Amino acid sequence: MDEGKMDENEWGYHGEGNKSLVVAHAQRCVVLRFLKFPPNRKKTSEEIFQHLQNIVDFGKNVMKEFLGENYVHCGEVVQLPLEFVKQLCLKIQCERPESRCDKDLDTLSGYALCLPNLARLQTYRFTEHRPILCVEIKPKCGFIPFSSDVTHEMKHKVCRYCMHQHLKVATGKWKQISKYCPLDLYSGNKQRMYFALKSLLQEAQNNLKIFKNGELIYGCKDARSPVADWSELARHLKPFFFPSNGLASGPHCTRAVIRELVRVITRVLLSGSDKGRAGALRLGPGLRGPLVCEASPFSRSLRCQGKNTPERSGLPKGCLLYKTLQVQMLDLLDIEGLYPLYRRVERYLEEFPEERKTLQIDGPYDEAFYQRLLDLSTEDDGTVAFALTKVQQYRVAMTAKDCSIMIALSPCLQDASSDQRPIVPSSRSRFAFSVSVLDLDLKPYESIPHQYKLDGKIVNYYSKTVHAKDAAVMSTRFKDSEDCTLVLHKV
Ligand SMILES: O=P(O)(O)O[C@@H]1[C@@H](OP(=O)(O)O)[C@H](OP(=O)(O)O)[C@H](O)[C@H](OP(=O)(O)O)[C@H]1OP(=O)(O)O
Ligand SMILES: Nc1ncnc2c1ncn2[C@@H]1O[C@H](COP(=O)(O)OP(=O)(O)OP(=O)(O)O)[C@@H](O)[C@H]1O
Repeated sequence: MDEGKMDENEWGYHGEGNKSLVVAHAQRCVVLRFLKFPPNRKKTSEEIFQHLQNIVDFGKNVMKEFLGENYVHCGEVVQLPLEFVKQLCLKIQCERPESRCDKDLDTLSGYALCLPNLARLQTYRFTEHRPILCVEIKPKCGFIPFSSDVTHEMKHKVCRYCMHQHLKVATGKWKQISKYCPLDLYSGNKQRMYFALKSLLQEAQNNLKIFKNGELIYGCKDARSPVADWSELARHLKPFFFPSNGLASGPHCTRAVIRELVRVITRVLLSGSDKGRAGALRLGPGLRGPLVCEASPFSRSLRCQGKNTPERSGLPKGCLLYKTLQVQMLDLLDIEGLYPLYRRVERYLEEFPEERKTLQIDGPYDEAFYQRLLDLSTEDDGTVAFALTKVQQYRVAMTAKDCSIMIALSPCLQDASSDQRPIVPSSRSRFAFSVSVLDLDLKPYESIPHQYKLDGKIVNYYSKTVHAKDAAVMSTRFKDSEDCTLVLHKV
């Protein structure tokens, strides 16, 4: 990229989260990722450069090690002309969802990250103008805490995502409770994964987006977004899954297309060819909470029928979901066990503020930082060193609980030889695919007190409000007989 010759007209709004905004190049397969800040909290250019460089270093030295070379794209920090950034900011403003406009794009530093556009990632060695379908999933935390420091009994039964849903709906963030449960997606059991993916398609919230040729065709901006339209989605997807087939439109076609999509995504999620330095984290089978969340509609519906939920079939060790889950499980103590250790580090820093650098609280995220993360002991010897290791592991775990997985699918000819590209078949077509992970920014040390408070709020709200009304919720949730018939689908 020639940073000297930047033209805002070549870039378009692509998407944003809470902390960054992404624009994509119209022709080339790259994006620029800018930081966002609340209007009154501007940072210096030097701070922003350091923040972005930390993101790159953390990706290279930590996440690539844990998740594998092929899944992680670190990008590089680029310096852009300020006039270009200002014009770009003006150009895209009208496309930003209102709910995200509480923060402004950083137009003062001129720094951004330049990354491959994972929504258009070429699965072919040579750039070909083939259509690309991309599914982005933010799977969230896939396990129930196993720490003995957990005081709320409910946290041993119901996963954080399912509990949090109720608070989110109560506060108006989303309109309705999703049937998605991360434990189903991470189960490795095809039926449970199928149910999880279909639930994401029903209620995407910020956990699912679908792009066609880099354009968002399915997703939800906020609680005001219109209800998901599966027939419209099927219209987009039909040429991918039924290329030469005269499948008539209508509900039958919609169901067939959605089924194919979910099957292909399940297969891709279970695939794993990445070698990397996998297995750096060996969290033994003792470190596991329950494998089923009591609030998952899938397991509840089976229980209603007097059947047992199929547990984890076990995710294949090379797949990204398995590796992500391992990193999430670096949260060995749960926020309840971690918070007193955070306080210990805080007290130390109050006394010796100059030590913040030595403790690598704000980086550098180098090899030494990575090596310390591998110490999985939970025996507290009362030292600051122990507390610090657990705090850093917690931050890394929280990062893995909030990252997204991008799956890019590109149709290939029936007779094309695979020449090293991974291929996933569907009933009527075949796809070359790539899997990547994004949003791997290390969670800040300062967010720990917020996590502690939020955790209490989520559990208390769920326990008081929802669990008390459990019977009523059960009866409304399962009026829809689809939950039960789903189990009968062959996947
Ligand atoms: O706390 P959670 O689980 O609600 O996660 C936050 C996300 O909310 P979600 O529940 O996924 O809708 C939240 O996503 P949204 O802004 O709601 O799309 C952010 O990802 C936030 O991370 P950060 O503070 O921007 O680094 C996330 O905060 P962290 O907890 O990861 O710091
Ligand atoms: N390299 C990329 N290629 C294509 N799209 C991307 C890329 N990076 C980010 N995006 C898109 O931009 C959106 C916002 O990016 P990202 O999730 O990194 O933002 P964030 O503000 O850090 O998120 P969060 O709200 O979780 O803190 C993503 O959901 C994704 O759709």
